[in-house]
Amino acid sequence: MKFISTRGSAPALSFEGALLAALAGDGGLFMPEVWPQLKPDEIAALAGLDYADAAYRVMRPYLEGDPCLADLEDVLSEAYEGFHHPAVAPLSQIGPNSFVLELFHGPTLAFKDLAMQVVSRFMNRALRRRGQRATVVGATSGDTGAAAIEAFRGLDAIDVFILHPEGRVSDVQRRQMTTATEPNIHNIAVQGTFDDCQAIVKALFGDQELNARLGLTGINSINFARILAQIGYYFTSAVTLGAPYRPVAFTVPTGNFGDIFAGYAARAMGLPVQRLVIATNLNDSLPRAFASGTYEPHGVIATASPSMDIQLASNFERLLFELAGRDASRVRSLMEDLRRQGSFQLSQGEFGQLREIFSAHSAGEDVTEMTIRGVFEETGMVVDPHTAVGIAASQQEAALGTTPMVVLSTAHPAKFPDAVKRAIGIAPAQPERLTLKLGSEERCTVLPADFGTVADFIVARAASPLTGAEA
Ligand SMILES: Cc1ncc(COP(=O)(O)O)c(C=O)c1O
Ligand SMILES: N[C@@H](CCOP(=O)(O)O)C(=O)O
Repeated sequence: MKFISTRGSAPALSFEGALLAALAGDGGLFMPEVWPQLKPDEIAALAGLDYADAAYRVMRPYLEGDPCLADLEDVLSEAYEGFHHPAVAPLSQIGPNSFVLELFHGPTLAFKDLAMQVVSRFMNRALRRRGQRATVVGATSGDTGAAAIEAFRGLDAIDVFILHPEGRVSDVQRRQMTTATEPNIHNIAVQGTFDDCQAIVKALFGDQELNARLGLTGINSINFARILAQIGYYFTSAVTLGAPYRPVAFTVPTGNFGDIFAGYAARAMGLPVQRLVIATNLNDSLPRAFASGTYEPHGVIATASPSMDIQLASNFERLLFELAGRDASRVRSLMEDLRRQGSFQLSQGEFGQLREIFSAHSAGEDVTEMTIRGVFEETGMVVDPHTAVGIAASQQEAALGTTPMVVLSTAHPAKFPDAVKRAIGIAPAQPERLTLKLGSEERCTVLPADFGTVADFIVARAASPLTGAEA
């Protein structure tokens, strides 16, 4: 399997190459050259498997012929052995035909752990194989950073630089990142928004000299390996609810469009997904695009679901590639419109296809709070504000007959105690694994949202990417 760029002018790479490069050399995102197919009997056979075994069967076709394939089994069993639920990603029922997929049983209590624990292990092994060091740069609105720091802390061959928007993540999220004591971990609080952080990270990749000098790699969902490791739970949850013999719908709290794109990938691989519902908070560039066919991100609005305070949904580019029939020149032209005029217009055909598979709804702050309260009163379950945005969106979706609706629960409520307390009057219990991990002394450097300043900071602190032998 080769991985090709959505913008068409970077060379195709193997899985390992795309894993370490993260972003394609032409600024595009890597995509598998074809979607591997799982036949109905192969999907049915996932029922009852351990999560790691099911994920192995879903991921394996993407790694055929790649050196990472030999690592896959061990990587998955190690990645999920530390999860705090035997099912890894269990389903709970919250209403007739309405389910919540709990993706917060990993070490940092957010869905990012399901992929980050896998990606860090693949990267570490690939670098060892190649005798190289690397510098991870990542942008976070709170959860990716914590998951990456947890997954990479203490690794000898990898320096990690995480950019978060200053004052725009919850206290728990910030402390999860800034109280790490390992010398390979560096936190930067950027005086701006998540979109600023992500733009700086992409610009770092675009600087060829810096990229080569530091051996840059990325752990955001712009890295296809992140998406790949997020496809598994769509299959396991759907099979539990009757797939491949019964279709399933998913509602996905959405920011950077990575998680829901993994749902699209599952569908493209043969999973009967009847509908994918995009749920956003007030940062509603995607629901607006669904109404008008024009994608026009505005400035980021701070909300009680800060991890989704994102306007520029990077992975939407992957979907555009699909909607455009994999025509990279069309993607380049839409991305150029976005860069020049701050918006682009989908064609009739692209818009029609989009609406055939997806719908999109946004939830305001009051609705989010009322949803946390409503779910608590009706079921006794305490959900976090991101999950509440998802549940609210699923309630706006037209009835889908007998098709079960699965809402992805992307974070544990203990990460957002203030928002939860405002809604239900009590703070969520803090799991022991969180309490034990939060140190007291915080290490973080505040920098302006300026590419040059951030690049200089990273250059000054990153170790040379060359090996001892090469140096
Ligand atoms: C808790 C939580 N929910 C939802 C999202 C949205 O996921 P995505 O960016 O993959 O759309 C994020 C981060 O992006 C998150 O941290
Ligand atoms: N919500 C994310 C933002 C980055 O998303 P990613 O999935 O592209 O890494 C966060 O919490 O950091």
